[in-house]
Amino acid sequence: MVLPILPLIDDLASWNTKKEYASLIGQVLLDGSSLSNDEILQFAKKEEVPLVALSLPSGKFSDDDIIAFLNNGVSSLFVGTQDAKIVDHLVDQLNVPKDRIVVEDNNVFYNQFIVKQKFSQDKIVSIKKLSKDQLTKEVITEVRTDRPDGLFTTLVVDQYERCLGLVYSSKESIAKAIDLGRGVYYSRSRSEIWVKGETSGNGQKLLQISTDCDSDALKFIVEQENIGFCHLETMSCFGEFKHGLVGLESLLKQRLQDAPKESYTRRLFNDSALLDAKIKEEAEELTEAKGKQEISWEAADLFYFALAKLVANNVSLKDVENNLNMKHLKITRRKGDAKPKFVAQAKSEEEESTGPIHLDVVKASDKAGIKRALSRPIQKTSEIMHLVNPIIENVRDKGDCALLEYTEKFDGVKLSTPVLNAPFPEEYFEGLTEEMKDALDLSIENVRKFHAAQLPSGTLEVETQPGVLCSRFPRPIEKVGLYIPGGTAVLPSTALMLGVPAQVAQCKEIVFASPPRKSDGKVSPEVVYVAEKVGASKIVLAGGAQAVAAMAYGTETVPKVDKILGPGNQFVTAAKMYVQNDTQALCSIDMPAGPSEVLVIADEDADVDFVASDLLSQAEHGIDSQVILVGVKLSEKKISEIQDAVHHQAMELPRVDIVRKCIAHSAIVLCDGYEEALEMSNQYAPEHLILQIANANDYVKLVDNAGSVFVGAYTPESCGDYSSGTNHTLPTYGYARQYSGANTATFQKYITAQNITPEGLENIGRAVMCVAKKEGLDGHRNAVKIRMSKLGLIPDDFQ
Ligand SMILES: NC(=O)c1ccc[n+]([C@@H]2O[C@H](COP(=O)([O-])OP(=O)(O)OC[C@H]3O[C@@H](n4cnc5c(N)ncnc54)[C@H](O)[C@@H]3O)[C@@H](O)[C@H]2O)c1
Ligand SMILES: N[C@H](CO)Cc1c[nH]c[nH+]1
Ligand SMILES: [Zn+2]
Repeated sequence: MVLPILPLIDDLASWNTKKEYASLIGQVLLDGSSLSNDEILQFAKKEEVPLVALSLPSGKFSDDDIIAFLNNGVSSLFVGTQDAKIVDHLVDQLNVPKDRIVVEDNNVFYNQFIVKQKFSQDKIVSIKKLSKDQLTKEVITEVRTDRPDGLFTTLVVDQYERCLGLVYSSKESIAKAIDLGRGVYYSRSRSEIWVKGETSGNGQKLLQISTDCDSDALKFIVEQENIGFCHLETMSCFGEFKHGLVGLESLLKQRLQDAPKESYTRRLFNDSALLDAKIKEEAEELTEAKGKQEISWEAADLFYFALAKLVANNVSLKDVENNLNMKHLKITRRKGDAKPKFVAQAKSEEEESTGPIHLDVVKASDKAGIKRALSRPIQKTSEIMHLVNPIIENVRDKGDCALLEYTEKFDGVKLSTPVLNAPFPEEYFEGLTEEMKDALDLSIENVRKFHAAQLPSGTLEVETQPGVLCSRFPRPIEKVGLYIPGGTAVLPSTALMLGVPAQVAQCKEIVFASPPRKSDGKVSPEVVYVAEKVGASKIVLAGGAQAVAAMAYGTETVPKVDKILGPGNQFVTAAKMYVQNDTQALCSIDMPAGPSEVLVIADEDADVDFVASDLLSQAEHGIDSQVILVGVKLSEKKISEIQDAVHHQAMELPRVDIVRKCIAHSAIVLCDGYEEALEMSNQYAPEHLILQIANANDYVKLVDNAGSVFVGAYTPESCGDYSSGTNHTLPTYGYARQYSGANTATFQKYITAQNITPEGLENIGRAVMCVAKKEGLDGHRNAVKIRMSKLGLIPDDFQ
């Protein structure tokens, strides 16, 4: 930025009448000898001028005054050469950086703070004298062109310095732009001055004009109005600014206008207490986050809610940037210690991470307490959508290239191809033990037996009326994409839970997708072993939303599938939701399968160690998991024994930190009878229900909502996770009310058929015609009438 002229503010009244155009220069020099301390401070804080310099008359201001000016937005101090001692004092005593001091030498001011390093005295013009004409003259004198048409290349950017487009200016258009304070250029196609927005309505408020380093291009900083800058009705000539913080800010501003009443964003805008609570929650989660992915994730959440607060209060990101700039200019800063209450909190959190692992206890009669205890930790799918959408769109549009880029970004692995084709190379099985093969084989066989038994025995046929034969028969879904999670834990068990039923259902193509390992870019040999066993054609070496998008839309190497199945983290779930709703993808999904959960019903005779181990087996899945113990007539002693067992077993687990966080939002619910306990469970609709009660089998008939049930003391949930034969891909978050877990039918669709004889047509034809007539669909009616007439089943004049 090279600045042609520096307005000297020696009179605030003149500034107020001229600031519309005087501020276009983007810098001012406050005259320290004419202005009072208050006037200087008010100006620097409130007027939105990027560079505010101050001339220091000798002896007028104390050291404290000078520090206050520099801390409140004054960017540089102009001092005369005769005041060399002042320079030393400022640098040595007040710690003012040298590059913020502008020194005069023979009528030229030198400094490195502004880009132009020399600034001649005659370019400093009193605001009282500065006219629009003079300003125009200065800009035109400063800018150069080597174009034959004499026009000046002009870059147009918005207030966040994002490029809107490239245009041209003439001397006249510059004069008009300064005169109107609007974006005005020269149209080469129409050979005339072009007041932007005059016909389109997409005008611009002009905020600042500057030139580049060698003065052969202008930059106009503008505030773009309405749709955008480009004649194609996009924000810029290079497309929309969808992403980043500024993109999110515009989206939230839009939502403030049009978000539906029942939407989450509207709730946030209307409920400031909720918004503040979310900001605190996200700030806390950011403090706990570890590693690049988690920290960026939590920081993104915090930015989102902070932006929502800005938008709700009509504060712009630009205001925040201005504030940051001002703070950056401060020469004395706060010591930076945290407030005492946060220091205390941090300590007690440390104590919490080593203290007893304890479940809250709540009585069934305490309705409010039960509501609290049984509500799952919040899922953030809607918030994740804005992170996931660009990933999906990029993979859809750019295929393998985008897929490989995301794998490098999120999984830290640079691959040359995203797909491993069957037969899978030997080296991918390295490290697989015989014991592991046997374990996987046993599990695969049990899952196969149970899922093969689910195949329908043949075509279902029903003669609804004599001569009307209806039938229904299954067909496999041709191509299925199976997502095998691999972020925090490798799950070959999920590979077999999805792969085996797909094979049993005879899907024609089975494609696996799983994130590659950071260490060598491969997937675990156990997953490859299962892929081979179930006849998968490919393994897509990718995870997250990008893997889902690749399978939904297809890429150069990944085949497009008809259905995507499998659990995953929130990115995976959000991406599955997206592609399911996109008719262009033509892809269905299995179910919303989120963080694992279990509800155990136990009575006084239950083994406390068994109960505790079942709760912990699901608690170790993730910090979002939830485990609930519903106790039937439990004594105080029994409750305390269970709490002890939970604590002691948990402390021995390698994932104790995860368990501790899960238990913090889990609970023991106390009921007075078995029926009441089952009612409680049906209301919660758990992914897994374990019955550790006397005569457990007798109570299965009372189960209305659950993903999978584990009956009796010797049926731990882990057996269902791996080897018993039932499927472990199950609905969570209460979706067991309406969804089944994965099963053979999940990989099939049903087709119905009917075969009608003349006798059948006689039996139902009149009914069809009657209802079609009522619906005003005469074509439907005719299709029956023509046939019945030819068969002589209705008179020729039948109406
Ligand atoms: N309900 C069920 O049936 C069931 C079964 C097994 C597992 N699960 C659940 O599945 C989940 C598995 O999650 P996971 O994380 O371990 O593995 P994952 O494979 O689902 O996710 C890992 C991928 O997430 C993506 N990712 C990570 N950070 C990202 C970011 N900041 N932006 C965009 N993408 C990012 C990366 O691409 C990475 O490959 C767990 O919550 C587990 O409880 C559920
Ligand atoms: N319990 C999980 C489903 O909620 C599945 C699983 C895989 N490995 C271990 N457990
Ligand atoms: Zn499990």
